[in-house]
Parts: sequence; C-alpha cells; structure tokens
Amino acid sequence: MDMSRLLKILPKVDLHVHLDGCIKPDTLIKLANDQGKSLPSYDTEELIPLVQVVEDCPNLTEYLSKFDFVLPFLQTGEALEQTAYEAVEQAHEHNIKYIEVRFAPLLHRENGLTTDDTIHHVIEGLKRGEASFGIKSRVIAICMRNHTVEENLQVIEAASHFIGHGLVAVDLAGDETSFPAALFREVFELAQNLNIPITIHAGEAAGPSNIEEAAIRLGAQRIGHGVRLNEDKNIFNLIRDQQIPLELCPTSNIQTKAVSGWDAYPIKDYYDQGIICTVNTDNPGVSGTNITKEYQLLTEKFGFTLHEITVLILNGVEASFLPADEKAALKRDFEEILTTLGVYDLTDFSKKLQDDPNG
Ligand SMILES: O=c1[nH]cnc2c1ncn2[C@@H]1O[C@H](CO)[C@@H](O)[C@H]1O
Ligand SMILES: [Zn+2]
Repeated sequence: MDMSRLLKILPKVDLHVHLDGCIKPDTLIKLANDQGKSLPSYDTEELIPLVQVVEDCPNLTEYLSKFDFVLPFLQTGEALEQTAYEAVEQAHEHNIKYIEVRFAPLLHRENGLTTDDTIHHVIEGLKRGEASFGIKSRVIAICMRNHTVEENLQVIEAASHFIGHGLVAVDLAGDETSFPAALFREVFELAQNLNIPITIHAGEAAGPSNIEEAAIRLGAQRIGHGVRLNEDKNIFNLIRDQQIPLELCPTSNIQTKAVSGWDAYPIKDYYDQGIICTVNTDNPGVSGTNITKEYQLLTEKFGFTLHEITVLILNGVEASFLPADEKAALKRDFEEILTTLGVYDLTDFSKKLQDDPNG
C-alpha cells in the first residue's frame, strides 16, 4: 500500500478546524440559493479563488480577509447546522474519528441569532454529523481579538451554558499582530473561574511572548499553532516542561507566513526535542487542504516515519478536550484500529513496507 493511501486510512483527529474555514464552493452556492442571495459566480472553479488563499498570500491579515466572503452566508440556524454537519462529513472522508470544530459565535449574529442560538445550532449540526458518520464531534467557542473584552465575556458566558453538552473549550483567534493576548486577561479569568478548558491562538503572527501569556496568565491548556515557539529559548523550555500541546497547522502556517517556508518549518525539531505536537487543518476550505495532505507533507518534507506519524496522531487523542473516560475510550479505539492495520508500536515500519508483498 502506498504511503498516501495508508495516511488516508489511518484513524486521525482534528483539534483545530474553523467552521467558517470549511465552506466548499458547492455549499456556498446552495446557501446563496436557499437565502436568496447572489454570488459573483455560480461556477465552482471560479469560486475557488474567492474562498481559498492564493499561492502568494503575504500574511495573516490577508489570509483572514477570505473569511469576509463566506460569513454573510452563515447567519442563520440552518446554515450553521448544515456547515457544521458538512465539516464532520469532510472529516469522515479522511478517517478522522474525533473532531473539535471551532467558530466565533459573535460573527454569526447579523440576522438576530443570540450567542446561545449560534452555539446551539452548531452543536445540532455536529450531532447530526456524529450520528451519520460515527465521528465524535465537539465545538470550541472562539473569542475574537478585534472584539472588546465585554463582547468576549459574553462568549465565555454563553459557552458555559453548553459545557459538557457538546462544547468542550473556548479560544481566542483573529488578528494577533494588532491585539496581543494580554488584552484579554479578564475574559480568560472568567473562563478559568467557570472551569472551561482553554486553547489560544498564539505565536502565529506574533512572537512567543503571546504563547507565554496564553499558557501562564490566561490558563491555556493547548496553544493554537505556537509555531514561533523557537524564537525564545526560555518559553520553549517552559512549554516543553509543562507538556502543553501545540496545535500545528502546517499548510496554514506556511500560507500566513508564520514561518518563512518549508525549510524553516520547525515541527521535526519540536518533535525531537520533546514538544507535544499535534497536526491539524485550521481551514480546509481557505487553505485548500485536508488532514491526509497535512500528514503527507510531513512525511515528504521532514521524513516523519509511520511510527512517528502514529505518535503525532495519538498526541492529538491525548490532547483532546474530552473528559477522561471518553478520552480513554477513544484512545483504546485508536490503538485497536492501529493494531489491526499493523502500524501500532512499530519501530521500523519503512522496513515492513518494503517487505510487504502487497506494498
Ligand atoms: O489561523 C488563524 N489565525 C487566527 N485567526 C484565524 C485563523 N483562522 C481563522 N481565524 C479566524 O477565526 C474566525 C472564526 O473561525 C475566522 O472568521 C477568522 O477570522
Ligand atoms: Zn486557527
């Protein structure tokens, strides 16, 4: 079996995927028709450059501008349910068995939905997806950096109504260059007081001080991206010693210029030095990627072995925001499937591939 096929059938998780970054052109056409809205084109190919970043995207700000195009179509309960369902459907195509889909409730209120409504509808869509595809699907509510502390406090408050009922955590996303994490201490203090797990985008468009702020002051148990961790030795050691997982999203990180190029992409160094790395898609639609592609890139560009790929996958299971009993069950499922596939605990799978008469 060739590597790309094997990577596709391996059971996987995606811990960092934005709902509004998943919208396929076909879905956009359907949403526009349902809502009586017009689009500049109804041709799938012609819509791609409008929803997906171009090759030479200069920075995160430009990357984020793509979301402006799809958000007007995501302002109804039906649209949120449908796109949440499709996020699970797309995950199923790549054998993802557990997904945490994140979205920013306050970006979906233009037609009068309440913050609670938006979360409710996304959870409904995920539940339907879970029932159809057998993928455990949970939601993360995002606070946006360009919103005020008061607005973001509302998001945390609403999230607290759904914790344990489909919602597993809260996040902070958006323009990291203009809005450092420290502006939101009060927001994440509330989340901590309410016992809501926290992940925060940090060390993507700004340096490691945001990673330190997120992990130490804001109580983040995971870091979104954190790819610029290697710019500060002390913070690097801190994240390693505290075993705080990074949600790396390789293609997205290259596109937003968080890292200058594949030659400088630090995932193998991080892995070798004991940082807990997980691999995720960020925005399959905007980035034009999927989770199989992300793992494929790791094998091609950095020589990750199949054994190391399974370690990355199991890091994701371990880093999930599921309660302990559900996490243990998920881990057992993964170990069982990996064992059946003959790839669990292999130290030299490349040799097995060569020996395999069907290989
Ligand atoms: O990689 C990223 N870094 C920071 N913010 C992001 C990234 N991807 C998406 N969003 C932001 O999160 C919002 C809610 O999903 C999106 O609308 C986009 O503005
Ligand atoms: Zn993200």
